[in-house]
Amino acid sequence: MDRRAFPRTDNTLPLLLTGYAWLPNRLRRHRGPVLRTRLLGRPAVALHGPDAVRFFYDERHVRRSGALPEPVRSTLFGHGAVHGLDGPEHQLRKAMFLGLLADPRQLEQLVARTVEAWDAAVPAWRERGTVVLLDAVAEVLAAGVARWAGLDISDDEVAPLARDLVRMVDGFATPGPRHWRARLARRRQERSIAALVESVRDGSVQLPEGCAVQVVALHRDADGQFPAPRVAAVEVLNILRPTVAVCWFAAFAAHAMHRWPENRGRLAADDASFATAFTQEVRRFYPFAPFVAGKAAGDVTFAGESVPEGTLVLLDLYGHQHDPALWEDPYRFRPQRFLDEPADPQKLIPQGGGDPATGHRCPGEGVVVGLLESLAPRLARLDCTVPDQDLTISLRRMIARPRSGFVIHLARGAAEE
Ligand code: HEM
Repeated sequence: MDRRAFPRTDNTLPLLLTGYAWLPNRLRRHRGPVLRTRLLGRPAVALHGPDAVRFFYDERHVRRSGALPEPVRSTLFGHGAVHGLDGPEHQLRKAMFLGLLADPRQLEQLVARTVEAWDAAVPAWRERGTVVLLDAVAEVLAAGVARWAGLDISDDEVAPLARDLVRMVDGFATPGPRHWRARLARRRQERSIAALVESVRDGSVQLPEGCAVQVVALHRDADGQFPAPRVAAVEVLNILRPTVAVCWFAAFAAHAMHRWPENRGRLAADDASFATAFTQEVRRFYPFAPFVAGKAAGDVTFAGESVPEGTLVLLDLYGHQHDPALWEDPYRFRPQRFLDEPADPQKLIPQGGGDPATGHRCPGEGVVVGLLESLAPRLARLDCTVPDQDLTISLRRMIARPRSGFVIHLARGAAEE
């Protein structure tokens, strides 16, 4: 085959059917650094490995504008989001996120708000007796992040908000009812937050100084103008939604404690360095983002192979986290690896690679790590039992999750600490 030729057969259906294994399997079978394929009718290349990470996160090679398909923009990220910006426009919007999320005081307050919500939720869980952890933790996270961000929401409003935010993540990469629920959830939340943005801008609503909603509502783009209220709402949701998505990692953390109970003991004993190592291993081991996508910025060359301008470029994340050339025994859950050697941000890339300040790497890694380090030990100390249930984590399902959502039984009236 001509080195620049792309196969005619479209791979969107195999991707949807195979899920996380699609790209790593194809890359394993493929010889050479650039796998050529076709997705949504467009020519695409898939790249893997540390050199590919460096290549992908260089704007001279890969840009984001126009790369994300409409179904992903209408569910997961929103139209006009930072994810699809390039150059100075991206830098300015990204600095707004980092100003909020990389500030240690903000992070401390977000974690404190979430722990408060956890402590308030546990007695209610005890009253109910049986709880689906993924959903219950989503509500804890929604209460924590919404109040930290400056949203004035009542206790009754927390569950519907959590449900909508979970739906946006759960339905982005699937056809059928989950996808339509995700679109509706996004529309509903964007409408209500856009109205709040307008009220903040015209001064009819006053929010606590410096809170996330105020910062985003009053942020101006490179042209000195406010983005449309709907776009500001998209960016508020780009803080709320992924923070609530940490509930997936909480369910995975519970899965790891159940499957390998020695972890539970060390977490319950409040060993802070172990909590960090466990958190990083949960992020490495369990499936979340399968890959990231951009578009070739021009006619570019990777490892001697040409990639024409506009080609869809995929960077393998899930496969990277399980590559035996990078990780010893990659399919073994072993927090100890991060005690032996602290996490190297260029090697551990479940939330993207490169530098968050200059590229598209996730600005929320500190939030994910901070929240899990605090919640995992609380989960380990929770006096509960795990009934028989289906804990299968199917790699075909995007986003993957323990099928049952991780059900626990709590004894009435027991104390945690
Ligand atoms: C729940 C776990 C999370 C996962 C698995 C995750 C994963 C990712 C990934 C894969 C990217 C794309 C990187 C790229 O395009 O190169 C990303 C970007 C982003 N994430 Fe996260 N993330 C998580 C949590 C968070 C949190 C907690 C926040 C904020 C509070 C956040 C905010 C963002 C934003 C704003 C971007 C866009 C960055 C840009 O385009 O420059 N994420 N995330």
